[in-house]
Amino acid sequence: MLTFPLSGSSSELVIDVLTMVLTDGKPLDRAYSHNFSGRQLPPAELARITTVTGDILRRLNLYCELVDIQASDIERMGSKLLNGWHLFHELDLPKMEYALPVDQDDFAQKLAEAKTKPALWDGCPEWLDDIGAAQLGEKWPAERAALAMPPKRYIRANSLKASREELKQRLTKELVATNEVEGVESALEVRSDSALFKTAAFKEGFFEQQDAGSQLVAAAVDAKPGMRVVDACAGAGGKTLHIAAQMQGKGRLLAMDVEQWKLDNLKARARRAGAHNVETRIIASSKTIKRLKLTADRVLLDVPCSGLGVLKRNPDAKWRDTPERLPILMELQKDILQSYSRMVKVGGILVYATCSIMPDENRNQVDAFLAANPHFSFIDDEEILVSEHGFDGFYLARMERVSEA
Ligand SMILES: C[S@@+](CC[C@H](N)C(=O)[O-])C[C@H]1O[C@@H](n2cnc3c(N)ncnc32)[C@H](O)[C@@H]1O
Repeated sequence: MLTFPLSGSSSELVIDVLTMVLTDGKPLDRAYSHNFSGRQLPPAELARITTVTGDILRRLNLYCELVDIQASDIERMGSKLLNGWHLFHELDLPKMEYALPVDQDDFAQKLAEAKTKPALWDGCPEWLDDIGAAQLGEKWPAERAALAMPPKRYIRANSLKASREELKQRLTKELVATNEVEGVESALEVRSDSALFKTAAFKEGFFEQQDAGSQLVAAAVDAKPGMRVVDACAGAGGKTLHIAAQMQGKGRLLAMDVEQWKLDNLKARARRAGAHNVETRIIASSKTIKRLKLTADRVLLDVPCSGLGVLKRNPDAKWRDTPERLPILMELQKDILQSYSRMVKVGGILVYATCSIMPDENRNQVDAFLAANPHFSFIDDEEILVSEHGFDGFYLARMERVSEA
């Protein structure tokens, strides 16, 4: 965490970001860009601000409890929260202009009580704790604790431009310190607080920011040069670009989504990455899928999901989401699996993936699909748990189409 307190102005910036997220309901990344744009903050200070903001959001209920405020009062009471955060981390208090004090005896008593409540200690809302316990049983407490930890920064070497070793050397010259990630051959962990997106290596497409767990998902697609591959829920293309690199620019890679603006982002990223075999297509109706029936060697379905595996990176979702969303998402996942699997040709491979750690979105969906579709056979699956690797949590399953129907 921090070794010295935030400045008064940085503390106020944290409060502004938190207010946007918790009062106005804005996603964290948008609140950051809104509050940071036009300011010339040094990268190290920016990193300290995002470290504190992220940590507060990961354990918001705990910090609010310790200083006896409601999250909805953040605009008025944010200075008290910031003071409490510094006390919790045994730092001197920040020098804010108008700051509400924290009663230290009261704080100490609440801290002792909080230590006896593991879900509160891990910053877990009650609804999520109930789902996690029901879905993961005895594995849940370790996952819950891991989701309260700060995420690491990972990048993927773009093999269309450079090997991981070449990228590492290039970044060292740009004063970015990295380590190779064991078990994920394309991944580097970034160890310095560098402004990654300002490096020449980024501008020239040598790497993409991508969690190491996400890199494992795209690696499982195992696309080969010359294949026909469909990434049917491509979004802004995190995994598409990785697949393009596997294909060495040869063959046809179709990136699809229901949101055009995401595909537009993808196109710009593909240009930077030198991924020339990527074509984008909006899914306007079920006809878009039907036309591709039995054509693809690989189909990746990185379906919309609860995102409960990536909460350490997107902690704001914990305070915006509700348990009612889960069954709606599961229905959509089931429909996408059933309908989009038609694009896989005989002998081709379907990869189903989520950034969730909940079996109902993962293995249970796959089992139900296989029971209803005997023309697909199960190859293997992998549960990337947050507590095991320190990566974000993901799930992937691979299935082969063995006959037309
Ligand atoms: C988990 S995200 C994909 C992330 C992306 N693959 C990546 O690696 O960056 C799921 C995507 O599915 C898209 N989506 C939602 N409903 C869909 C549908 N019915 N068909 C296809 N894509 C859909 C969303 O717009 C979103 O971009």
